[in-house]
Amino acid sequence: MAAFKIEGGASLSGEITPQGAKNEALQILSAVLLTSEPVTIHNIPNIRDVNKQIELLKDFGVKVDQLEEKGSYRFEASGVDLKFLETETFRSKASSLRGSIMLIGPLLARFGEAQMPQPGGDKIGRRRLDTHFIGLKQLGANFDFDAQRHRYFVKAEQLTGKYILLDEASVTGTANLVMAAVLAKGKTTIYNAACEPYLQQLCKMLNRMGANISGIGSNLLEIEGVEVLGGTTHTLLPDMIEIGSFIGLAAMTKSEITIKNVRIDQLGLIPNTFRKLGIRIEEKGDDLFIPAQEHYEIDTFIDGSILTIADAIWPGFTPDLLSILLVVATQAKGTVLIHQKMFESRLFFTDKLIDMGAQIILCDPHRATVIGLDRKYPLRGIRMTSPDIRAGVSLLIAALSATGTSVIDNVEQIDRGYQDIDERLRALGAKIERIN
Ligand SMILES: CC(=O)N[C@H]1[C@@H](OP(=O)(O)OP(=O)(O)OC[C@H]2O[C@@H](n3ccc(=O)[nH]c3=O)[C@H](O)[C@@H]2O)O[C@H](CO)[C@@H](O)[C@@H]1O
Ligand SMILES: C=C(OP(=O)(O)O)C(=O)O
Repeated sequence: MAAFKIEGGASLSGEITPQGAKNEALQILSAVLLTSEPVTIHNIPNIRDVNKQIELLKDFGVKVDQLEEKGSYRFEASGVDLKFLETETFRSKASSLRGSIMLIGPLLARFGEAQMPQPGGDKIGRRRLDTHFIGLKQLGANFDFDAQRHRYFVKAEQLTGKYILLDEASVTGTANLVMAAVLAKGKTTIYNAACEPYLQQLCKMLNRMGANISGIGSNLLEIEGVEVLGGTTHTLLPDMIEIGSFIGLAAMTKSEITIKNVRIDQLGLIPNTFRKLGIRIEEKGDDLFIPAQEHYEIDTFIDGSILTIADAIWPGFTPDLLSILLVVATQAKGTVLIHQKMFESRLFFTDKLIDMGAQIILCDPHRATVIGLDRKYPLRGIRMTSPDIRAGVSLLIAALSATGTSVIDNVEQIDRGYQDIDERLRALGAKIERIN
C-alpha cells in the first residue's frame, strides 16, 4: 500500500483545473451498454474507480478506444458477452467499487438479464440497494437474492413502464432505473428521483441517444420508452467534489488559488456553504479565486445561535463534502455543528484530527461539533490512515496545514477519486511525496 509523506506549513499558490466528475463518469460509462453504436466521452478522469469501470466494460466485450485527446474515449457495445457475469473476475472487479451497480439497469434493459455481487465503494455506513431492486421489480423484472453468495439477480424479457415512487432519492438507484426505463415499453414516472448534476447529465446524454426523458433536474422524471438507442458524444462536467476540496485546501493552508473552469452554474450550494465558514471566494468568469486568508470566521444563524451544516439530497449540500468542511472548520474562528445525516460511519476519522490537536466533539456517529481555534494552535503532523476517499483528502488537507511531517497510509483510497493529486498539489508548491 502506498503512502503520502507531507511536510506541512507551506502556502500554496497558482491555478488548478478540476478533473472530470467521478460519479458522473460512473453513470455515463454504464450507459454505453444501452446501444450498439459508438459513444464518445470526453474529460474522463484517470482515477482508480473509473478505470475499473472501463475495465469491466472491456471484459464484457465492449470495444474501448482511447482517443488522442487526454481523457477522451470511444466505446462500442456491439458485441456484449453476458457469460462474463458468471466469472470470478466479474465478481472480484464488480465488488471493488460502488459504481458497478449501475451496470445492472442497462444490462437488464438491453439484454434481459443481469446479476451483481455486493458492490464495493467507501465503507461509510450501510449502503443498501433496495431502491434499485424494488424499482426494477416494478418495471417487471424478476428478482432473486442469493444470501449465501450475496448476489443479486434480475431477469425480464420486456420491461414495462410504471409509476415508481422511490423510498429514497438514491443517486445510483435513480440512475439504474432511468437506464432501465428508457428501453421499457410505455411510460415510466419516477417520483422522489435524485437530481444531482450527475443525473441531469446522464438524462441529457440519453435524450441525445434518442431517449425521451422530461423533468430533468427535478425529482419527477417522466420517461417514454423507446425501442432502440443510438450513439452520441458526451463531455463530463468538472468534479464538484474536487472543486470543494480545493476551496477547503486553499483556506486551510492560507493559499491563493484559482480553480479554473468550474461550471459555477452547476455547483449548487457548494460555494455558499464554504462562505458560511468565512472563506472568501471570488467568481472570475467561470473560475473561482480563493485569496490567501490569515483568518476566517464561521457565521452564526441570524438569531446568533451556532451554525449547523447538514447534508441533504440535491439541491441540498452533498454529503461528499462534509468531511472537507469539517477539517476546514478546525482552523476557523467560531463553532459549527456538522451533521452527516446520510451515512453513519463517515465522521470517525475525526479521531485523527483530534490527535493532531483539533478541538472536536464527536457527539454521535452522525454529528460532530467543531470548535475553530482561529489558528492559535496549528495542527501537528502525525501518521494516519485514510479510511475513505473524502476523509482521506480531508486528512491530506489537515497534514498540509500542520506543523511537521505527516504520513498518510492507504492512499489508494484517495486515488479512487482524485487524479494524480500529489503531482497536481506539488505544482502548487505542496511538499508531498508518494512513498511505498
Ligand atoms: C458512485 C456514486 O455516485 N456515489 C455517490 C452516491 O452513492 P449511492 O448512490 O450509493 O448513495 P444513495 O443516494 O443510494 O444513498 C446514500 C445514503 O444516503 C441515505 N439516503 C439517501 C437518500 C435519502 O433520501 N435519504 C437517505 O438517508 C441512504 O440510505 C444511503 O445510506 O450518492 C451518495 C449520496 O449523495 C454519495 O455519497 C456517493 O458519493
Ligand atoms: C462515497 C463516495 O464514493 P462511492 O459511492 O464510489 O463509494 C464518494 O465519492 O465520496
